[in-house]
Amino acid sequence: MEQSAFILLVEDNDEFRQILKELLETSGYHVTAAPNATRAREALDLGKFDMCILDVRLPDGNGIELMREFRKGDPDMGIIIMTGYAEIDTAIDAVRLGANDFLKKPFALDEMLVRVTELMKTRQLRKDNTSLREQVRSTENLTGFTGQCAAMRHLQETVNLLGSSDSTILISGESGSGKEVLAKALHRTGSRSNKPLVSINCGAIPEELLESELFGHVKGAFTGAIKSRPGRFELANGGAIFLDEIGDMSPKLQVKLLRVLQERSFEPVGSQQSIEVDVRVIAATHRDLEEEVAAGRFREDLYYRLNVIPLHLPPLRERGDDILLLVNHFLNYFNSEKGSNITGLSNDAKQALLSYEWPGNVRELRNLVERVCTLKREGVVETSDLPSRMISEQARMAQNFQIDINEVDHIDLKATVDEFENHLIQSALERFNWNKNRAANFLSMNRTTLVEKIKKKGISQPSE
Ligand SMILES: Nc1ncnc2c1ncn2[C@@H]1O[C@H](COP(=O)(O)OP(=O)(O)OP(=O)(O)O)[C@@H](O)[C@H]1O
Repeated sequence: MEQSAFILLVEDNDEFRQILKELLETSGYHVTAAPNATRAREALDLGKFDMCILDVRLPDGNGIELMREFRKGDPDMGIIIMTGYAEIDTAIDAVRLGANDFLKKPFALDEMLVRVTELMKTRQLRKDNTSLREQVRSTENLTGFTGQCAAMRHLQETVNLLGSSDSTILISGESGSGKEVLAKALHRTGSRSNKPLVSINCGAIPEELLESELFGHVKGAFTGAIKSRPGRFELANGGAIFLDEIGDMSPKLQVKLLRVLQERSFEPVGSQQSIEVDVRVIAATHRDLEEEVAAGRFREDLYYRLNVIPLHLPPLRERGDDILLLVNHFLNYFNSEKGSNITGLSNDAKQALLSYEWPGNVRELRNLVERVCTLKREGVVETSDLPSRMISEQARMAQNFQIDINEVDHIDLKATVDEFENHLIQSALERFNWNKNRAANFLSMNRTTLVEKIKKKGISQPSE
């Protein structure tokens, strides 16, 4: 089976899209998922796909139309159409118009895997692995590794240098700094890229459950274990496993993991029988593992086994202008996803973002851009569009409009007064915990006028 194949999955239902994506990825396919026609076109502009699995009803278009468009651009791409139960005629039409196969919803997940595998086999898709790697890199821009500062360039070079190496990697970096993105980049350039990268967050799962998630269990191993189930290590066999938040792993599981690293074998929960696996380990942590070792919370032998090649992701606040680069990257992405038209940032907003601490790192920045695209929809991002925690003391002073009349050539009175008004409304809302009645009282206006202004100005409550 050709498992290094690239699949574009177009489905608007978030939950269903995620389930299908995970299923295909666990089976070794590289999947780019798009919630609508616009994102699907964007993905196709960035790279070539072996196959497209396409829902007929999309929020911004029709899957059949999209299929015809894709076919024109790439006659070799395999296409499977997903249709609703009542749309059998549509499915037949789709095949007549060029789809290779169709799936009638609801369908069993196994059924989809069988169809995908069969289609891959019959079409003998994806012959040239070299060009394939290049395509991964170009599609990577959708979710990928954006950064130009010295530290990020150095990391990118290291990833390239590591090339097809199989070594164990330990990634450190604060939460949200991109450890998983880096792990995926390492996997894609590694020699196992045609096999799955299975991820698990060791900090998010209670110990007993984590043991069974990692190593699997046999039937009857514990209450509720009604049948045997393989663990992530077994699923990752031949490929790699990404162990996120490894510093949170309990001492008991640290011992079991050490054994996998040393002997490449383990026993599923409730079993005496060892299973041998060949899995590359990429681990990550936001903790200082040396400190954890010194404090006796992390095994020293395991630390040395993991720390074969240490890679560190600097926090976002130390990446200088990369902050603005990432803003642009996410603006492109979310403008296209949400149909908004945010064109950039005012100088003050740029300054505010450059001097902000970013405790949530790239994830926090991504969330901010998503929120602005959702709520503001168009125009330039001003400081009044930013959550108050992001506005530095300096920007706050500027916002207080302490303008030195002798220092400026001219003043755009309307724009300045508008900004002052934005600032006063936002501050009043914050002071009264977004209680509009009290804020309106304070500003000596009626509530309806305040609500209208909030809407018109696109002022929004920051999410914590
Ligand atoms: N260099 C980058 N370029 C583009 N997007 C990035 C980059 N780094 C991180 N992101 C995005 O930021 C978000 C957080 O990244 P990721 O999950 O990799 O962080 P993490 O360090 O693994 O976080 P945690 O420790 O909380 O698991 C993701 O949406 C990811 O796509």
